[in-house]
Amino acid sequence: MAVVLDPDTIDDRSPDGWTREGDAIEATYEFDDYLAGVGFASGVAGLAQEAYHHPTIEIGFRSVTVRLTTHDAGGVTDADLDLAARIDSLDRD
Ligand SMILES: C[C@H](O)[C@H](O)[C@H]1CNC2=NC(N)=NC(=O)C2=N1
Repeated sequence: MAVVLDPDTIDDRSPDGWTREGDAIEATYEFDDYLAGVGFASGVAGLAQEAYHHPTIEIGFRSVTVRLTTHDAGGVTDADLDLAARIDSLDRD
């Protein structure tokens, strides 16, 4: 079973722009237009399926919010932090 990390570890290891929200970490990315956000969300989904670790993805008019938690463990684990780093490295242009 994955280990739920303590708040300080989560805060230290979360990529810039990601914040702890309850039992999850979350980031919102801004885009110039809706379809750019949809394309980014699609990239997130691809990384998620590759990792077999799945975030909640909210697609807005010109923003995408990604929320990660490990359901099986009931909190934020290494899997969330690892995937957040990969998501943050996606090209957003
Ligand atoms: C059986 C279990 O649901 C799977 O191993 C994966 C699927 N994707 C997942 N995604 C997330 N966010 N948390 C999980 O615990 C998780 N478990």
